[in-house]
Amino acid sequence: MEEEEDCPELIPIEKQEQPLEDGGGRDVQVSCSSKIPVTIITGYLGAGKTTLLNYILTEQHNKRIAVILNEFGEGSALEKSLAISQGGELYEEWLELRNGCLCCSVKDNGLKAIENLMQKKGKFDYILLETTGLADPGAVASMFWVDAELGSDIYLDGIVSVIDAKYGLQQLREEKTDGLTNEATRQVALADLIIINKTDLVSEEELNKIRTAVKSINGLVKIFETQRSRVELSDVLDVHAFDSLSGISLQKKLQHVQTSQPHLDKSIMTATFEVKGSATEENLNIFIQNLLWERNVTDKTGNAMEVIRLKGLVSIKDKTHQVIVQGVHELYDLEETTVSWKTDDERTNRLVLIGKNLDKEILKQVFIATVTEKQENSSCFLLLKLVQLLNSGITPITNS
Ligand SMILES: Nc1nc2c(ncn2[C@@H]2O[C@H](COP(=O)(O)OP(=O)(O)OP(=O)(O)O)[C@@H](O)[C@H]2O)c(=O)[nH]1
Ligand SMILES: [Zn+2]
Repeated sequence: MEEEEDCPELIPIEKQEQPLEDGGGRDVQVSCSSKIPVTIITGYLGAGKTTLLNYILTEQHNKRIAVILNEFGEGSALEKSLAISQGGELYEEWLELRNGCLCCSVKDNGLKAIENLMQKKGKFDYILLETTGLADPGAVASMFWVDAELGSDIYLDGIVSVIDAKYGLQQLREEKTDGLTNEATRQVALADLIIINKTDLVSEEELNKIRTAVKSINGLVKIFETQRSRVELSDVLDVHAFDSLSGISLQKKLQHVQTSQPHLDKSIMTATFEVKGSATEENLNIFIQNLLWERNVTDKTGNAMEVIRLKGLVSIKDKTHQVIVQGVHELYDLEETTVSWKTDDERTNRLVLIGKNLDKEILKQVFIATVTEKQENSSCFLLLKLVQLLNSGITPITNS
């Protein structure tokens, strides 16, 4: 049998090879109908991710759910277990990823594996992906996002982060020797939803502390408190955290976000600002790229601002509808929503940023300086003319 070097092969587990419940979906080829949502389930080691997965799978009966578990297998190779639930039945398959590292394995091969699986088994209604406790969900999220641009039939619905009520605070406080942000904090920063699990193990006071810490990192996130990860499925599935379907609710949500005080040392926090008026798309791109790519926006002490997550609603000149901005690490995109601006007066830009060294006043000033519509800058125009003249070989006459 020929194998493609870079594509993980799915190997069905013998004992699981019993016929699927009828319904005839098995041999259905992937059709190009609606896209399949992916929910990323992240959270520190032992927080209750698998418990959440199992809970969803047993609760859920009308969806065909594919589950991908990222776990470290024997040796350095990473193994991924994949189970499909149909009518409550669990099917498991293993896909082995050969090159060890989670991020690049997932990036290079994960999607291919999912697509292969869909071709074999027909389309799923939903994909749940549990990352390892030490993963940076941003890398996993990016993969679906990038692919969405390539027109894949999968889209990122949301990132759920499970936190251990008892050990969560300690995990958030853990200092890394290299001075980088610890994994637990990154997982909170990137989450759309947080589940503080194992509330049975803590007092109300302890619960308050972890809740406050979470909010100080991520002012946008919705928090649920659970035992055995039991949440309303409608709260965690089909939340549309990344697309314009969340446009209306996002507007309301953004309005209530406040700039937080960094809670745990000088760690990650949420900053938000609003600037009235419209932006030109080109300048908005420059602003975002300076922040995410060039990293040349600094705080008062000269430290570069580091943005992990970015969400916003902006008004772009010549666009009648509100535009949603989404960013995860270096990736970002702009998408027009179905909500239109009613009057010019109403036009405004509101951004929420989660990251390090953020200063909302500086961000706001930089935004005003680079993004908002300005009159034609006459000195710039003159300079440009001068350059053109010089380039064309004509020496301009000067007075001195
Ligand atoms: N007391 C208590 N224990 C829980 C609760 N939820 C899960 N557990 C237990 O916590 C342990 C870890 O749960 P998992 O769901 O495996 O956690 P996980 O995040 O998937 O763990 P890893 O994949 O190893 O990172 C298990 O022994 C669960 O039974 C809860 O609400 N209360
Ligand atoms: Zn697990």
